[in-house]
Amino acid sequence: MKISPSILSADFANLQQGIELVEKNGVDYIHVDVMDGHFVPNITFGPNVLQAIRPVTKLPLDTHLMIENPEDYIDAFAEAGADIIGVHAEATPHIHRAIQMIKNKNVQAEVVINPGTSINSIYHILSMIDQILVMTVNPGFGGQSFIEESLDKIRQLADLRDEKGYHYDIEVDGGIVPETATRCKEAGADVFVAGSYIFGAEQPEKRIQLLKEAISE
Ligand SMILES: O=C(CO)[C@@H](O)[C@H](O)COP(=O)(O)O
Repeated sequence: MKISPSILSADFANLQQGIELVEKNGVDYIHVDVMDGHFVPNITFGPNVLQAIRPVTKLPLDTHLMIENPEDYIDAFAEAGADIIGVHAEATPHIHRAIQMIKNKNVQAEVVINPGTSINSIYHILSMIDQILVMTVNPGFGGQSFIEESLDKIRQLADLRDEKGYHYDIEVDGGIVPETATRCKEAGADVFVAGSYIFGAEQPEKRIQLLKEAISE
């Protein structure tokens, strides 16, 4: 079980401080939400920001591209230091090629699906991927409520993994707090992204501890 705090909810003027705090408290990844103002109605970080935070942490940078034409930026994010790159199935007609491009850069390949997207659309790439991100809110903003219907998709993906012997981790993102994390874990999730729950708190270290307890029970 892994925790991946989303720096979307960190203090952008003190990103280094936020990252060091969560690293010190035993999280597993740093989740970087890249938004382009087209695929989602919000704009955040480009490869330059990723490159700037790369030396600040030893943790893998779990990079979630919420951008149109992700193929145009995969190399830039890989060269900036991303360890995992996630591309949305909805963002490109060539998701198979995008996954190949990520793997060719020796970066872990992730496919991401929105709450309204069925797993049928990614069925034929499941054998290739290292991680699948099941969005449990509509992407674009932190602080939204968990969408219950996502649990079915997590169960289906966990069953398929067992049945076919696939190796992917199942990551969940959006509205993750101890209670939703426990239910996602029971459904088969392995990696838990949390933004506002961790960085929106006065004592993020306590929140990390509570999340850890919720997913280890
Ligand atoms: O990708 C996204 C939003 O598009 C997420 O990573 C959010 O940052 C999660 O925020 P919380 O729901 O945990 O506040």
